[in-house]
Amino acid sequence: MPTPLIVSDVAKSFTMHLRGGLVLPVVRNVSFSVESGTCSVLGGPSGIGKSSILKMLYGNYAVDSGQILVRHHDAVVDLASAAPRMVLDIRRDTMGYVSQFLRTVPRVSALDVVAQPLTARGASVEEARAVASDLLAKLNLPQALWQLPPATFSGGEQQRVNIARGFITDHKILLLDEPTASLDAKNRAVVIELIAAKKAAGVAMLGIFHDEEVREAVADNILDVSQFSPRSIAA
Ligand SMILES: Nc1ncnc2c1ncn2[C@@H]1O[C@H](COP(=O)(O)OP(=O)(O)OP(=O)(O)O)[C@@H](O)[C@H]1O
Repeated sequence: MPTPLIVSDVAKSFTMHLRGGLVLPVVRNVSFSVESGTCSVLGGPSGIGKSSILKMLYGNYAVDSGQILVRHHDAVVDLASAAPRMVLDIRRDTMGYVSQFLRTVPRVSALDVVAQPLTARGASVEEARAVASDLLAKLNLPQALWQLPPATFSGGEQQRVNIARGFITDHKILLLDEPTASLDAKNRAVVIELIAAKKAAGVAMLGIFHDEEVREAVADNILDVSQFSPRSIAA
């Protein structure tokens, strides 16, 4: 099976416009690939650029240079230079992202927040809600909460809604930004199971996991982001 995600020589810096245009280089020469049925984990100290890499891969941060090659349907697309419409297409059909925090939408129930990625891909509302219910039950979200908008949920409850929303599709690439940060041991174990199921289904995953136990359980390989840091050469 062709490699679903190849990152080639990517560099990123932030320009601080309110600080006289000060340029902060974050990463450079970022090159790696993620194979189907595996989970790679971004490692390295705080502030080294792990989240920035995930955000670039999802198209939330622009890159300064380099390519992010995504296998999308039967083509290979460079997400780094793709038009916004193509980025949205890739997000709908190919690449999912579980962020650390849920962005809540007023008045939309937790069940529909989770079901939405499936309806966006053409599933009926009933069908999508049935799959969403299964996932929320698996993640032990009390059924009394399913019809409520998640804005007032606890951190761990919101994170479980976010995980269910990220895992509901059959996207071939999944980016995971600390999906277990606010979870208890029981629900961390559920997430480990969900990741194992995605591996079995051939999904290519890339994540950040600060919890050592979870990292040990899911990582097929660890990419040390320090090697991409301009600071490591200066040090
Ligand atoms: N939007 C932004 N604007 C300016 N600087 C940023 C921005 N996002 C990240 N940075 C800077 O880029 C560097 C890398 O941050 P990033 O969040 O990617 O690190 P990280 O390895 O994920 O850290 P942690 O493990 O603490 O979450 C930091 O110095 C951070 O201050």
